[in-house]
Amino acid sequence: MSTLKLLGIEENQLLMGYSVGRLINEAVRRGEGTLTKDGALNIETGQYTGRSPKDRYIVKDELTKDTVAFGKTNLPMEPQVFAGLLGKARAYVKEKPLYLIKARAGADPKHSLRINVLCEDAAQAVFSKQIFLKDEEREGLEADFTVVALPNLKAEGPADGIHSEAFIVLNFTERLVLIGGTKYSGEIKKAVFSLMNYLLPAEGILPMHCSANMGKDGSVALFFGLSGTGKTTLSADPKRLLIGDDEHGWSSSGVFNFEGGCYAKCINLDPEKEREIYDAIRFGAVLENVVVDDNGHPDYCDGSLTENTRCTYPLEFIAERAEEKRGGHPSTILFLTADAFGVIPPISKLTREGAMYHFMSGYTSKLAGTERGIVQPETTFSALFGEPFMPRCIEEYAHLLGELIEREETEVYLINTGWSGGAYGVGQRTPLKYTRLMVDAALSGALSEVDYVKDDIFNLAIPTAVSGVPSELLHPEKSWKDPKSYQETAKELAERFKANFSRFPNVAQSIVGAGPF
Ligand SMILES: Nc1ncnc2c1ncn2[C@@H]1O[C@H](COP(=O)(O)OP(=O)(O)O)[C@@H](O)[C@H]1O
Ligand SMILES: C=C(OP(=O)(O)O)C(=O)O
Ligand SMILES: [Mn+2]
Repeated sequence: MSTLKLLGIEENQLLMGYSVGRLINEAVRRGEGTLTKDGALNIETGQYTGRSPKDRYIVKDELTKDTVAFGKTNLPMEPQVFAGLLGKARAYVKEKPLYLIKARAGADPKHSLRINVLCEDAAQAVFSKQIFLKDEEREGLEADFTVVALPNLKAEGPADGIHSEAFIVLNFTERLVLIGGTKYSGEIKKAVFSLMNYLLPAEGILPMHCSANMGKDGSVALFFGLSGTGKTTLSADPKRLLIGDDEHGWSSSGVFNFEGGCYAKCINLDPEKEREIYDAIRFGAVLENVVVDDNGHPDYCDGSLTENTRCTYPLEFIAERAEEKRGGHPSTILFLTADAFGVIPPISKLTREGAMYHFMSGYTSKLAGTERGIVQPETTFSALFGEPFMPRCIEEYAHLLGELIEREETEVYLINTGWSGGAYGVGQRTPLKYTRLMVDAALSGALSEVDYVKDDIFNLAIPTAVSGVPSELLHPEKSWKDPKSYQETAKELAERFKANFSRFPNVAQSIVGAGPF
Protein backbone atom coordinates (compact mmCIF):
# COMPACT_ATOMS: atom_id res chain seq x y z
CA MET A 1 0.00 0.00 0.00
CA SER A 2 1.27 3.49 -0.67
CA THR A 3 2.37 5.39 2.42
CA LEU A 4 -0.14 8.17 1.81
CA LYS A 5 -2.93 5.61 1.73
CA LEU A 6 -1.61 4.02 4.90
CA LEU A 7 -1.88 7.45 6.52
CA GLY A 8 -5.29 8.11 4.99
CA ILE A 9 -4.00 11.25 3.29
CA GLU A 10 -5.64 12.53 0.08
CA GLU A 11 -3.55 14.30 -2.51
CA ASN A 12 -5.65 17.46 -2.25
CA GLN A 13 -4.52 17.94 1.37
CA LEU A 14 -0.92 18.38 0.30
CA LEU A 15 0.70 21.81 0.06
CA MET A 16 3.58 21.27 -2.35
CA GLY A 17 6.21 23.22 -4.21
CA TYR A 18 6.22 26.19 -1.81
CA SER A 19 9.34 28.36 -1.84
CA VAL A 20 11.25 29.00 1.38
CA GLY A 21 9.92 32.59 1.40
CA ARG A 22 6.33 31.46 1.08
CA LEU A 23 6.71 28.86 3.84
CA ILE A 24 8.24 31.50 6.13
CA ASN A 25 5.28 33.81 5.44
CA GLU A 26 2.93 30.95 6.29
CA ALA A 27 4.78 30.28 9.53
CA VAL A 28 4.52 33.92 10.59
CA ARG A 29 0.88 34.22 9.51
CA ARG A 30 -0.01 31.10 11.47
CA GLY A 31 1.70 32.47 14.58
CA GLU A 32 4.35 29.75 14.66
CA GLY A 33 7.19 32.24 15.00
CA THR A 34 8.52 35.73 14.31
CA LEU A 35 11.27 37.23 12.20
CA THR A 36 14.36 38.61 13.91
CA LYS A 37 15.96 41.86 12.76
CA ASP A 38 18.31 39.75 10.62
CA GLY A 39 15.33 38.09 8.91
CA ALA A 40 15.66 34.66 10.52
CA LEU A 41 12.47 32.87 11.58
CA ASN A 42 12.53 32.21 15.33
CA ILE A 43 10.25 29.62 16.86
CA GLU A 44 9.75 28.32 20.37
CA THR A 45 9.43 24.57 20.65
CA GLY A 46 7.73 24.41 24.07
CA GLN A 47 8.52 21.64 26.50
CA TYR A 48 10.81 19.66 24.18
CA THR A 49 13.92 21.71 23.38
CA GLY A 50 16.34 18.83 22.85
CA ARG A 51 16.19 15.25 21.71
CA SER A 52 14.18 12.83 23.75
CA PRO A 53 16.00 9.48 23.53
CA LYS A 54 13.54 7.74 25.86
CA ASP A 55 10.79 8.37 23.32
CA ARG A 56 12.58 7.05 20.25
CA TYR A 57 11.61 3.59 19.01
CA ILE A 58 12.23 1.17 16.19
CA VAL A 59 9.43 -1.20 15.24
CA LYS A 60 10.54 -4.76 15.96
CA ASP A 61 9.36 -7.12 13.25
CA GLU A 62 10.65 -9.79 10.86
CA LEU A 63 12.90 -7.29 9.07
CA THR A 64 14.51 -5.72 12.13
CA LYS A 65 14.44 -8.42 14.79
CA ASP A 66 17.89 -9.78 13.87
CA THR A 67 19.44 -6.71 12.24
CA VAL A 68 18.78 -4.00 14.85
CA ALA A 69 20.58 -4.01 18.19
CA PHE A 70 17.47 -3.56 20.31
CA GLY A 71 17.97 -2.43 23.90
CA LYS A 72 18.05 0.75 25.95
CA THR A 73 19.18 2.84 22.99
CA ASN A 74 17.15 1.30 20.20
CA LEU A 75 13.90 0.84 22.06
CA PRO A 76 11.76 -1.87 20.46
CA MET A 77 8.13 -1.15 19.59
CA GLU A 78 5.68 -3.95 18.93
CA PRO A 79 3.86 -3.70 15.58
CA GLN A 80 0.48 -3.47 17.34
CA VAL A 81 1.64 -0.49 19.41
CA PHE A 82 2.74 1.13 16.17
CA ALA A 83 -0.65 0.36 14.65
CA GLY A 84 -2.30 2.19 17.54
CA LEU A 85 -0.17 5.29 17.03
CA LEU A 86 -0.71 5.14 13.30
CA GLY A 87 -4.45 5.09 13.94
CA LYS A 88 -4.11 8.25 16.04
CA ALA A 89 -2.03 9.91 13.36
CA ARG A 90 -4.56 8.96 10.67
CA ALA A 91 -7.43 10.50 12.64
CA TYR A 92 -5.34 13.60 13.38
CA VAL A 93 -4.29 14.32 9.79
CA LYS A 94 -7.72 13.66 8.28
CA GLU A 95 -8.56 16.63 6.07
CA LYS A 96 -5.69 18.63 7.58
CA PRO A 97 -3.52 20.59 5.13
CA LEU A 98 0.03 19.20 5.27
CA TYR A 99 3.18 20.66 3.76
CA LEU A 100 5.04 18.15 1.64
CA ILE A 101 8.77 18.65 1.21
CA LYS A 102 10.44 16.42 -1.35
CA ALA A 103 14.00 15.92 -0.21
CA ARG A 104 16.90 13.56 -0.46
CA ALA A 105 19.40 12.09 2.00
CA GLY A 106 22.87 11.30 0.67
CA ALA A 107 24.84 13.53 -1.71
CA ASP A 108 26.24 10.48 -3.48
CA PRO A 109 23.55 9.63 -6.06
CA LYS A 110 24.49 5.93 -5.80
CA HIS A 111 23.60 5.91 -2.10
CA SER A 112 20.79 8.37 -1.82
CA LEU A 113 17.28 8.07 -0.34
CA ARG A 114 14.24 9.91 -1.63
CA ILE A 115 12.46 11.31 1.40
CA ASN A 116 9.01 12.87 1.65
CA VAL A 117 8.60 14.99 4.75
CA LEU A 118 5.01 15.76 5.69
CA CYS A 119 4.71 18.62 8.18
CA GLU A 120 1.75 20.11 9.96
CA ASP A 121 3.83 23.19 10.88
CA ALA A 122 5.14 25.52 8.19
CA ALA A 123 8.23 26.21 10.33
CA GLN A 124 9.19 22.53 10.27
CA ALA A 125 8.62 22.54 6.52
CA VAL A 126 11.18 25.38 6.27
CA PHE A 127 13.49 23.40 8.51
CA SER A 128 13.14 20.28 6.35
CA LYS A 129 13.69 22.19 3.15
CA GLN A 130 16.85 23.80 4.50
CA ILE A 131 18.41 20.85 6.32
CA PHE A 132 17.94 18.13 3.69
CA LEU A 133 19.18 17.93 0.13
CA LYS A 134 16.73 19.37 -2.33
CA ASP A 135 14.66 17.09 -4.54
CA GLU A 136 11.84 19.41 -5.62
CA GLU A 137 12.11 18.36 -9.25
CA ARG A 138 11.19 14.80 -8.45
CA GLU A 139 7.97 13.85 -10.18
CA GLY A 140 5.03 12.17 -8.50
CA LEU A 141 4.54 11.40 -4.84
CA GLU A 142 6.59 8.26 -4.52
CA ALA A 143 9.56 8.19 -2.14
CA ASP A 144 11.81 5.63 -0.45
CA PHE A 145 10.84 6.84 3.04
CA THR A 146 8.20 9.16 4.44
CA VAL A 147 8.67 11.22 7.60
CA VAL A 148 5.50 12.56 9.21
CA ALA A 149 6.09 15.39 11.70
CA LEU A 150 3.02 16.10 13.85
CA PRO A 151 4.40 18.10 16.78
CA ASN A 152 0.95 19.02 18.06
CA LEU A 153 -0.31 15.46 18.19
CA LYS A 154 0.23 14.23 21.73
CA ALA A 155 0.05 10.58 22.67
CA GLU A 156 -1.24 9.32 26.00
CA GLY A 157 1.94 7.68 27.22
CA PRO A 158 1.44 4.26 28.87
CA ALA A 159 -2.16 4.10 27.65
CA ASP A 160 -0.69 4.06 24.14
CA GLY A 161 2.01 1.58 25.12
CA ILE A 162 4.75 4.24 25.21
CA HIS A 163 6.68 6.33 27.71
CA SER A 164 5.27 9.84 27.28
CA GLU A 165 3.25 12.12 25.01
CA ALA A 166 6.15 12.30 22.55
CA PHE A 167 7.14 9.58 20.11
CA ILE A 168 9.68 9.18 17.36
CA VAL A 169 9.11 5.84 15.67
CA LEU A 170 11.11 4.30 12.83
CA ASN A 171 9.27 1.62 10.89
CA PHE A 172 11.60 0.09 8.29
CA THR A 173 9.01 -2.32 6.94
CA GLU A 174 6.47 0.42 6.22
CA ARG A 175 9.31 2.81 5.29
CA LEU A 176 7.77 5.37 7.57
CA VAL A 177 8.90 7.61 10.45
CA LEU A 178 6.17 8.92 12.74
CA ILE A 179 6.98 11.86 15.01
CA GLY A 180 4.51 13.36 17.45
CA GLY A 181 4.41 15.42 20.61
CA THR A 182 7.74 17.20 20.11
CA LYS A 183 8.52 20.32 18.11
CA TYR A 184 12.32 19.98 18.42
CA SER A 185 13.35 19.77 14.78
CA GLY A 186 16.52 17.88 15.64
CA GLU A 187 14.32 14.78 15.92
CA ILE A 188 13.44 15.00 12.21
CA LYS A 189 17.04 15.16 11.04
CA LYS A 190 18.34 12.57 13.46
CA ALA A 191 15.52 10.18 12.49
CA VAL A 192 16.61 10.37 8.84
CA PHE A 193 20.21 9.93 10.00
CA SER A 194 19.17 6.72 11.79
CA LEU A 195 17.53 5.45 8.59
CA MET A 196 20.79 5.95 6.69
CA ASN A 197 22.77 4.38 9.52
CA TYR A 198 20.67 1.25 9.32
CA LEU A 199 20.67 0.96 5.53
CA LEU A 200 24.21 1.88 4.48
CA PRO A 201 26.34 -0.74 6.27
CA ALA A 202 24.48 -3.34 4.18
CA GLU A 203 26.04 -1.62 1.14
CA GLY A 204 29.51 -1.63 2.72
CA ILE A 205 29.38 2.07 3.57
CA LEU A 206 30.28 3.48 6.96
CA PRO A 207 27.77 6.08 8.18
CA MET A 208 29.33 8.56 10.60
CA HIS A 209 28.22 11.16 13.14
CA CYS A 210 30.79 13.69 12.05
CA SER A 211 31.35 16.97 10.27
CA ALA A 212 33.65 17.16 7.26
CA ASN A 213 35.67 19.80 5.49
CA MET A 214 38.31 19.98 2.83
CA GLY A 215 41.54 21.91 2.50
CA LYS A 216 42.05 23.93 -0.66
CA ASP A 217 44.36 21.08 -1.73
CA GLY A 218 41.43 18.65 -1.50
CA SER A 219 42.56 16.87 1.68
CA VAL A 220 39.54 15.86 3.73
CA ALA A 221 39.16 16.00 7.52
CA LEU A 222 36.40 14.44 9.61
CA PHE A 223 35.37 15.65 13.08
CA PHE A 224 33.50 13.00 15.09
CA GLY A 225 31.74 13.94 18.30
CA LEU A 226 28.56 13.66 20.30
CA SER A 227 26.24 16.68 20.53
CA GLY A 228 27.95 19.85 21.74
CA THR A 229 31.53 18.68 21.33
CA GLY A 230 32.30 21.03 18.42
CA LYS A 231 31.59 19.31 15.08
CA THR A 232 29.68 22.28 13.67
CA THR A 233 31.89 24.97 15.24
CA LEU A 234 35.26 23.50 14.29
CA SER A 235 34.30 22.47 10.76
CA ALA A 236 33.12 26.01 9.88
CA ASP A 237 36.63 27.23 9.10
CA PRO A 238 37.27 30.07 6.65
CA LYS A 239 40.52 28.38 5.55
CA ARG A 240 38.70 25.22 4.45
CA LEU A 241 35.65 24.23 2.41
CA LEU A 242 32.73 22.84 4.40
CA ILE A 243 31.36 19.51 3.17
CA GLY A 244 28.83 19.09 5.96
CA ASP A 245 28.33 19.64 9.68
CA ASP A 246 26.86 16.47 11.14
CA GLU A 247 26.22 13.31 9.11
CA HIS A 248 28.36 11.64 6.45
CA GLY A 249 28.97 8.37 4.72
CA TRP A 250 32.37 6.91 3.76
CA SER A 251 32.27 4.71 0.68
CA SER A 252 34.95 3.25 -1.58
CA SER A 253 35.01 6.56 -3.44
CA GLY A 254 35.28 8.91 -0.46
CA VAL A 255 32.99 10.81 1.90
CA PHE A 256 29.61 12.35 1.21
CA ASN A 257 27.23 14.47 3.22
CA PHE A 258 23.80 13.06 4.00
CA GLU A 259 22.33 16.54 4.36
CA GLY A 260 22.17 19.85 2.56
CA GLY A 261 22.23 22.16 5.59
CA CYS A 262 23.61 22.78 9.06
CA TYR A 263 22.11 22.76 12.53
CA ALA A 264 24.29 24.95 14.69
CA LYS A 265 24.10 25.70 18.39
CA CYS A 266 23.65 29.39 19.10
CA ILE A 267 24.22 29.63 22.83
CA ASN A 268 26.68 32.45 23.53
CA LEU A 269 27.23 32.79 19.80
CA ASP A 270 29.89 35.45 19.37
CA PRO A 271 30.57 36.98 15.93
CA GLU A 272 34.23 37.36 16.88
CA LYS A 273 34.67 33.67 17.60
CA GLU A 274 32.16 32.06 15.23
CA ARG A 275 31.82 34.45 12.30
CA GLU A 276 30.66 31.91 9.70
CA ILE A 277 27.74 30.71 11.82
CA TYR A 278 26.79 34.23 12.90
CA ASP A 279 26.65 35.42 9.30
CA ALA A 280 24.49 32.46 8.28
CA ILE A 281 21.66 33.65 10.53
CA ARG A 282 19.51 35.57 8.07
CA PHE A 283 16.35 35.26 5.98
CA GLY A 284 15.90 31.57 5.22
CA ALA A 285 17.42 30.42 8.50
CA VAL A 286 15.29 28.98 11.31
CA LEU A 287 16.15 29.67 14.94
CA GLU A 288 14.82 27.50 17.74
CA ASN A 289 14.31 28.85 21.24
CA VAL A 290 16.51 31.94 20.95
CA VAL A 291 15.22 34.76 23.16
CA VAL A 292 14.40 37.76 20.97
CA ASP A 293 13.34 41.19 22.30
CA ASP A 294 10.41 43.29 21.05
CA ASN A 295 12.62 44.93 18.45
CA GLY A 296 13.65 41.60 16.97
CA HIS A 297 17.14 41.59 18.52
CA PRO A 298 18.24 38.07 19.44
CA ASP A 299 20.09 37.61 22.72
CA TYR A 300 22.29 34.60 22.12
CA CYS A 301 23.51 34.69 25.72
CA ASP A 302 20.02 34.07 27.07
CA GLY A 303 19.63 30.37 27.78
CA SER A 304 16.35 30.76 29.65
CA LEU A 305 14.36 28.65 27.16
CA THR A 306 17.20 26.14 26.80
CA GLU A 307 20.98 25.95 26.53
CA ASN A 308 20.34 24.05 23.30
CA THR A 309 19.31 27.01 21.15
CA ARG A 310 19.69 26.20 17.45
CA CYS A 311 19.92 27.64 14.00
CA THR A 312 19.24 25.80 10.75
CA TYR A 313 20.57 27.10 7.43
CA PRO A 314 21.47 25.61 4.07
CA LEU A 315 25.13 24.92 3.38
CA GLU A 316 24.93 27.65 0.73
CA PHE A 317 24.84 30.22 3.59
CA ILE A 318 28.48 29.32 4.33
CA ALA A 319 30.83 31.07 1.92
CA GLU A 320 33.64 28.50 1.98
CA ARG A 321 31.92 25.29 1.04
CA ALA A 322 32.36 22.20 -1.12
CA GLU A 323 29.60 22.69 -3.68
CA GLU A 324 29.17 18.95 -4.34
CA LYS A 325 28.96 18.15 -0.62
CA ARG A 326 31.43 15.34 -1.25
CA GLY A 327 35.16 14.77 -0.95
CA GLY A 328 37.84 12.10 -1.28
CA HIS A 329 39.08 9.75 1.43
CA PRO A 330 39.86 11.55 4.70
CA SER A 331 43.53 12.07 5.44
CA THR A 332 42.82 13.09 9.03
CA ILE A 333 40.17 12.20 11.58
CA LEU A 334 39.61 14.13 14.79
CA PHE A 335 37.63 12.54 17.60
CA LEU A 336 36.13 15.32 19.70
CA THR A 337 35.41 14.68 23.36
CA ALA A 338 34.06 17.18 25.89
CA ASP A 339 35.79 15.76 28.96
CA ALA A 340 34.16 17.14 32.11
CA PHE A 341 36.84 15.42 34.25
CA GLY A 342 39.37 17.75 32.61
CA VAL A 343 42.03 15.03 32.42
CA ILE A 344 42.10 14.00 28.76
CA PRO A 345 44.86 16.00 27.02
CA PRO A 346 43.56 18.77 24.73
CA ILE A 347 45.16 16.93 21.81
CA SER A 348 46.82 13.55 21.42
CA LYS A 349 47.67 11.29 18.54
CA LEU A 350 46.16 7.83 18.33
CA THR A 351 47.63 4.66 16.90
CA ARG A 352 45.31 2.62 14.70
CA GLU A 353 44.44 0.41 17.68
CA GLY A 354 43.99 3.49 19.85
CA ALA A 355 41.62 4.91 17.25
CA MET A 356 39.55 1.72 17.37
CA TYR A 357 39.56 1.78 21.17
CA HIS A 358 38.34 5.37 21.34
CA PHE A 359 35.84 4.97 18.50
CA MET A 360 34.22 2.07 20.32
CA SER A 361 34.42 3.81 23.71
CA GLY A 362 33.01 7.15 22.51
CA TYR A 363 33.82 8.83 25.80
CA THR A 364 32.46 12.35 26.30
CA SER A 365 29.97 14.30 28.41
CA LYS A 366 26.43 15.00 27.44
CA LEU A 367 26.16 18.76 27.52
CA ALA A 368 23.34 20.79 29.03
CA GLY A 369 20.13 20.86 27.03
CA THR A 370 21.14 18.49 24.26
CA GLU A 371 18.91 15.77 25.62
CA ARG A 372 15.87 16.03 27.84
CA GLY A 373 16.81 16.21 31.50
CA ILE A 374 20.51 17.05 31.04
CA VAL A 375 21.32 20.25 33.00
CA GLN A 376 25.06 19.84 33.54
CA PRO A 377 27.77 17.76 31.86
CA GLU A 378 27.12 14.07 32.41
CA THR A 379 29.75 11.43 31.71
CA THR A 380 28.77 9.08 28.94
CA PHE A 381 30.33 6.46 26.72
CA SER A 382 28.50 6.80 23.44
CA ALA A 383 30.04 4.29 21.07
CA LEU A 384 30.97 5.63 17.62
CA PHE A 385 30.44 9.13 19.11
CA GLY A 386 26.81 8.72 18.11
CA GLU A 387 25.34 5.58 19.66
CA PRO A 388 21.79 7.00 19.91
CA PHE A 389 21.59 7.09 16.12
CA MET A 390 23.11 3.71 15.26
CA PRO A 391 20.53 0.93 14.91
CA ARG A 392 23.00 -1.90 14.20
CA CYS A 393 25.44 -3.50 16.56
CA ILE A 394 28.48 -1.37 17.30
CA GLU A 395 31.04 -3.86 16.08
CA GLU A 396 29.59 -3.70 12.54
CA TYR A 397 30.38 0.00 12.28
CA ALA A 398 33.69 -0.28 14.11
CA HIS A 399 34.84 -3.02 11.77
CA LEU A 400 34.14 -0.80 8.75
CA LEU A 401 36.07 2.12 10.23
CA GLY A 402 39.01 -0.14 11.03
CA GLU A 403 39.23 -1.33 7.43
CA LEU A 404 38.91 2.16 6.01
CA ILE A 405 41.53 3.90 8.15
CA GLU A 406 43.92 1.04 7.57
CA ARG A 407 43.47 1.13 3.80
CA GLU A 408 43.55 4.93 3.48
CA GLU A 409 46.28 5.39 6.12
CA THR A 410 44.15 8.01 7.82
CA GLU A 411 45.72 9.72 10.84
CA VAL A 412 43.57 9.98 13.94
CA TYR A 413 43.75 12.47 16.83
CA LEU A 414 41.73 12.76 20.01
CA ILE A 415 40.79 16.33 20.91
CA ASN A 416 39.37 17.36 24.27
CA THR A 417 37.14 20.38 23.59
CA GLY A 418 35.88 20.09 27.16
CA TRP A 419 37.56 21.08 30.39
CA SER A 420 41.21 21.70 31.14
CA GLY A 421 43.13 22.97 34.17
CA GLY A 422 40.64 21.17 36.43
CA ALA A 423 37.35 19.34 36.24
CA TYR A 424 34.02 20.95 35.35
CA GLY A 425 33.32 23.57 38.04
CA VAL A 426 37.05 24.22 38.71
CA GLY A 427 38.82 24.32 35.35
CA GLN A 428 37.51 25.99 32.22
CA ARG A 429 36.41 24.80 28.82
CA THR A 430 39.51 24.78 26.61
CA PRO A 431 39.44 28.18 24.87
CA LEU A 432 38.09 27.78 21.37
CA LYS A 433 41.00 29.71 19.88
CA TYR A 434 43.47 27.14 21.23
CA THR A 435 41.38 24.19 20.04
CA ARG A 436 41.32 25.78 16.60
CA LEU A 437 45.13 26.07 16.62
CA MET A 438 45.42 22.40 17.60
CA VAL A 439 43.08 21.44 14.76
CA ASP A 440 45.16 23.58 12.36
CA ALA A 441 48.34 21.86 13.52
CA ALA A 442 46.85 18.39 13.03
CA LEU A 443 45.52 19.21 9.56
CA SER A 444 48.62 21.02 8.30
CA GLY A 445 50.88 18.08 9.04
CA ALA A 446 52.82 20.11 11.64
CA LEU A 447 52.15 17.43 14.24
CA SER A 448 53.98 14.85 12.19
CA GLU A 449 57.17 16.75 12.88
CA VAL A 450 57.05 17.24 16.64
CA ASP A 451 58.03 15.01 19.55
CA TYR A 452 55.45 13.25 21.66
CA VAL A 453 55.35 12.26 25.32
CA LYS A 454 53.32 9.38 26.69
CA ASP A 455 50.42 10.07 29.02
CA ASP A 456 50.95 7.26 31.52
CA ILE A 457 47.38 7.01 32.66
CA PHE A 458 45.50 7.14 29.36
CA ASN A 459 48.15 5.66 27.07
CA LEU A 460 47.94 8.67 24.75
CA ALA A 461 50.73 10.41 22.79
CA ILE A 462 50.79 14.14 23.60
CA PRO A 463 52.65 16.52 21.26
CA THR A 464 55.25 18.55 23.12
CA ALA A 465 54.47 21.71 21.16
CA VAL A 466 51.60 23.18 19.16
CA SER A 467 52.24 26.56 17.59
CA GLY A 468 50.48 29.38 19.48
CA VAL A 469 49.27 27.16 22.35
CA PRO A 470 50.80 27.53 25.85
CA SER A 471 52.68 24.28 26.37
CA GLU A 472 51.43 23.71 29.95
CA LEU A 473 47.88 23.58 28.57
CA LEU A 474 48.83 20.52 26.51
CA HIS A 475 49.57 18.42 29.59
CA PRO A 476 46.75 18.06 32.12
CA GLU A 477 49.15 17.11 34.91
CA LYS A 478 50.76 20.52 34.44
CA SER A 479 47.61 22.56 33.86
CA TRP A 480 45.99 21.32 37.10
CA LYS A 481 47.01 23.28 40.20
CA ASP A 482 46.90 20.23 42.44
CA PRO A 483 48.85 17.24 41.03
CA LYS A 484 47.41 14.78 43.55
CA SER A 485 43.87 15.61 42.70
CA TYR A 486 44.75 15.36 38.98
CA GLN A 487 46.12 11.83 39.54
CA GLU A 488 43.05 10.72 41.46
CA THR A 489 40.63 12.15 38.94
CA ALA A 490 42.50 10.74 35.96
CA LYS A 491 42.66 7.29 37.54
CA GLU A 492 38.96 7.39 38.28
CA LEU A 493 38.20 8.14 34.64
CA ALA A 494 40.63 5.44 33.45
CA GLU A 495 38.72 2.91 35.56
CA ARG A 496 35.47 4.06 33.97
CA PHE A 497 36.95 3.48 30.52
CA LYS A 498 37.90 -0.07 31.49
CA ALA A 499 34.53 -0.82 33.03
CA ASN A 500 32.80 0.45 29.91
CA PHE A 501 35.03 -1.50 27.54
CA SER A 502 34.02 -4.77 29.17
CA ARG A 503 30.90 -4.50 27.01
CA PHE A 504 33.10 -5.63 24.09
CA PRO A 505 34.40 -9.01 25.29
CA ASN A 506 35.35 -10.23 21.81
CA VAL A 507 37.55 -7.35 20.72
CA ALA A 508 41.18 -8.05 19.81
CA GLN A 509 43.65 -7.77 22.68
CA SER A 510 45.70 -5.23 20.71
CA ILE A 511 42.73 -2.84 20.78
CA VAL A 512 41.95 -3.36 24.47
CA GLY A 513 45.65 -2.80 25.18
CA ALA A 514 45.57 0.56 23.41
CA GLY A 515 43.24 1.94 26.09
CA PRO A 516 44.15 3.43 29.49
CA PHE A 517 46.78 1.51 31.50
N1 LIG B 1 37.21 24.46 22.70
C1 LIG B 1 36.03 24.40 22.09
N2 LIG B 1 35.88 23.68 20.96
C2 LIG B 1 34.68 23.59 20.35
N3 LIG B 1 33.56 24.20 20.79
C3 LIG B 1 33.64 24.93 21.90
C4 LIG B 1 34.86 25.07 22.60
N4 LIG B 1 34.64 25.85 23.67
C5 LIG B 1 33.35 26.20 23.66
N5 LIG B 1 32.72 25.66 22.59
C6 LIG B 1 31.27 25.81 22.29
O1 LIG B 1 30.70 24.52 22.34
C7 LIG B 1 29.67 24.39 21.40
C8 LIG B 1 29.98 23.28 20.40
O2 LIG B 1 28.79 23.00 19.72
P1 LIG B 1 28.68 22.45 18.26
O3 LIG B 1 29.83 22.88 17.44
O4 LIG B 1 27.31 22.81 17.78
O5 LIG B 1 28.75 20.90 18.56
P2 LIG B 1 28.20 19.69 17.70
O6 LIG B 1 28.04 20.15 16.30
O7 LIG B 1 29.25 18.64 17.87
O8 LIG B 1 26.90 19.32 18.34
C9 LIG B 1 29.54 25.72 20.68
O9 LIG B 1 28.54 26.46 21.32
C10 LIG B 1 30.94 26.34 20.91
O10 LIG B 1 30.92 27.75 20.91
C1 LIG C 1 20.85 17.69 16.47
C2 LIG C 1 21.68 17.11 17.25
O1 LIG C 1 22.98 16.96 16.87
P1 LIG C 1 24.31 17.76 17.14
O2 LIG C 1 24.16 18.41 18.46
O3 LIG C 1 25.31 16.66 17.10
O4 LIG C 1 24.54 18.79 16.09
C3 LIG C 1 21.20 16.54 18.50
O5 LIG C 1 21.95 15.76 19.10
O6 LIG C 1 20.05 16.81 18.87
MN1 LIG D 1 26.29 20.11 15.14
